[in-house]
Amino acid sequence: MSLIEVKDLERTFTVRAKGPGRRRTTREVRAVHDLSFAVEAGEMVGYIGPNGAGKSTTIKMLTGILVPTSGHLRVSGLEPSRHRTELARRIGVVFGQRTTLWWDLPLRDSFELLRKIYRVPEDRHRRNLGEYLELLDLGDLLDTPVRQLSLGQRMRGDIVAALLHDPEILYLDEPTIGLDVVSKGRLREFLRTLNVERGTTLLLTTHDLQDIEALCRRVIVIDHGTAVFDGDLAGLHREGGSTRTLVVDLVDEAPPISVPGAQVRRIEGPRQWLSFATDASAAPIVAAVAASYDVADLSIQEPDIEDVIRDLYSR
Ligand SMILES: Nc1ncnc2c1ncn2[C@@H]1O[C@H](COP(=O)(O)OP(=O)(O)OP(=O)(O)O)[C@@H](O)[C@H]1O
Repeated sequence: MSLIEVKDLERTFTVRAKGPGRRRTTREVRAVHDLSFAVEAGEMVGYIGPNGAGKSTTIKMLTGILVPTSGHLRVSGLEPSRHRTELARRIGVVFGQRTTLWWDLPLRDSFELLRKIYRVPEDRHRRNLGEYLELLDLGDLLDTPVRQLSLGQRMRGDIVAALLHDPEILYLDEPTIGLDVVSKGRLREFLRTLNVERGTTLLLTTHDLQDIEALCRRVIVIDHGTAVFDGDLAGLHREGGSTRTLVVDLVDEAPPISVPGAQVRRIEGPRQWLSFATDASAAPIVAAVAASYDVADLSIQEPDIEDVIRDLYSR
């Protein structure tokens, strides 16, 4: 049994629309369609897709907020919409765009309320709180009301709140949205530690592909409600036909470089751009170029994941 099992999942919404004249009609929106995937305990999975692809609808079904129209769905062996309370003890949810903390209360009181709601024994609560406050550098802010926290501080507070009851799974919806580069880095580091040290399973939706590159070994790409890719980042690059680039600065301008395994894509004065397969080694290509040409400098550009994803979305 997988920790998360999704099979042939469907969710449609009936939307009222104005018909011709004053007539009211209805229209079916298929938010999630024929969706299947499984997530094992301890995985860190990026769940990505363009706006309106069905990501939030999926997360809402996984947390039990929304009932699927049809299909099979189990989280931690439970049917989410039927066992919402029981499931709530095993999952944590963090939304980048809204807080689950009490706006006017100091962080300390929010955490205490959550302890009572989830019935976490006091010693476990104290241990978890101490550890997370230190890891997320929040100790000095415990008595600050949430409304006075910066976005980055509030986000870290939300993450602590989602973890105090030791969930097996943490769903994160755009966790780094609006954060500066340092805060993003710190948050990613924390999530990696959480996954490695506690084995917490992470399912992350984000439009920031650097989150994915920094955190996720596996990516599920969803479009029009269905998975169009499920695999690792290297596979995603292969699927998108992406290439790596060797940038060669020659001492003098020259005709296009000719070496096995690489093709010249662009020439500007003495600089030439050669592309080669993502899964090929750069070493023999670099050696062949250096052996036959007068080279001033060399560098390698990795494929841009944004290009790969854009290509997948537009198919
Ligand atoms: N309650 C609802 N009633 C009607 N249609 C809905 C409802 N919720 C979502 N939809 C529709 O379902 C589709 C999927 O929406 P969803 O919010 O799951 O996408 P998303 O991938 O999370 O998008 P975004 O990246 O913009 O958050 C969209 O066409 C949306 O308009």
